[in-house]
Amino acid sequence: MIYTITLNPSIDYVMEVESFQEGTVNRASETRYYPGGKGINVSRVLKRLGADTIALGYAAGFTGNFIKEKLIEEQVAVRLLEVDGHSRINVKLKAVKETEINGTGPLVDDDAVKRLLQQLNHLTSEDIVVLAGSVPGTVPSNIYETLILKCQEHDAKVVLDTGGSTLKALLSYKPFFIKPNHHELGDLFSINIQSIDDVIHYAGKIHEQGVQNVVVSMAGEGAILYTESGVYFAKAPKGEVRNSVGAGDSLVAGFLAGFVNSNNIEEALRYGIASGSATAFSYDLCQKVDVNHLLEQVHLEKL
Ligand SMILES: Nc1ncnc2c1ncn2[C@@H]1O[C@H](COP(=O)(O)OP(=O)(O)OP(=O)(O)O)[C@@H](O)[C@H]1O
Ligand SMILES: O=P(O)(O)OC[C@@]1(O)O[C@H](CO)[C@@H](O)[C@@H]1O
Repeated sequence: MIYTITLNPSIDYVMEVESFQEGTVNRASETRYYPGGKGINVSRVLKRLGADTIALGYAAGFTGNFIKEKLIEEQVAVRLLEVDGHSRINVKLKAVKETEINGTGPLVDDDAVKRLLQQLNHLTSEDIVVLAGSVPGTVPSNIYETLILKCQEHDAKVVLDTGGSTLKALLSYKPFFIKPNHHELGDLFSINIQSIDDVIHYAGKIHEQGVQNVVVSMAGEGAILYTESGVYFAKAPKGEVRNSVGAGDSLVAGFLAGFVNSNNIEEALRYGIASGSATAFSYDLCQKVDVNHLLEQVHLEKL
């Protein structure tokens, strides 16, 4: 089973505005709503790709109900715990440039953390747990450490998709798989990534610290995988980009679905890239048919 944990799920409210102007009334030409948050996106894509997944985390209020209802409609197994307040609404403004305003979230107290830990009591070494997204300010700041230790107590594999100081502090726990983008990789070392050689060099440093699979995504350029059997470059297919929100989460989901199906890390990377790009070319997250279609256009190069 692949569990995802989203501490701060959202409704992603996409607003398309022909030409956005600050300080005045803008009218949207189109609006769309989706259940969001990084782990939720990973579960939605896993389900579409036919992998077994359960979405864990917190939901609150009418926005939380919307998130749960949409997941149930899509037949994603959902075990979000109820907390007080309201799940956040994240605004994704699409004008000439894309701007995101992510909301705050509900209060998650120590009791809510205990309840989440209890849900992990039955993990086994067959399970994978994806910890994805930012840690909201209301949550104890060591929650990812606590969750990772719980997973490791049960020998479950840990996947981390978060950035900044949170990711940096967690590398010493040697997760099975991380997926920073090239900016996040640079942030980890307080440098600016300028080239593929830089990506390989710094991904290598993380791998040396014991992270088994380091995938560094580079949007339309594809991704680098640094793993035990070597370093791979996967070029992303070309297409018309409709939405980049969730492309990284789709890469994570595709990678895991590919890994679970084939137990082959190269296949996992190809499937991940096809999934990321299929989402970038869709309004919502990718569908399996589009992923399979793009798969033949993803070529790996061993460097
Ligand atoms: N413009 C694009 N053209 C083709 N594929 C893309 C494009 N943008 C993203 N992708 C696909 O999605 C993958 C992940 O993209 P990206 O590096 O932007 O992740 P991210 O920064 O984590 O994304 P996000 O935070 O928006 O979900 C890429 O490796 C690629 O396969
Ligand atoms: O605020 P966080 O947790 O860092 O990111 C949340 C978010 O931007 O990430 C997803 C895309 O990756 C969206 O569905 C969601 O709105």
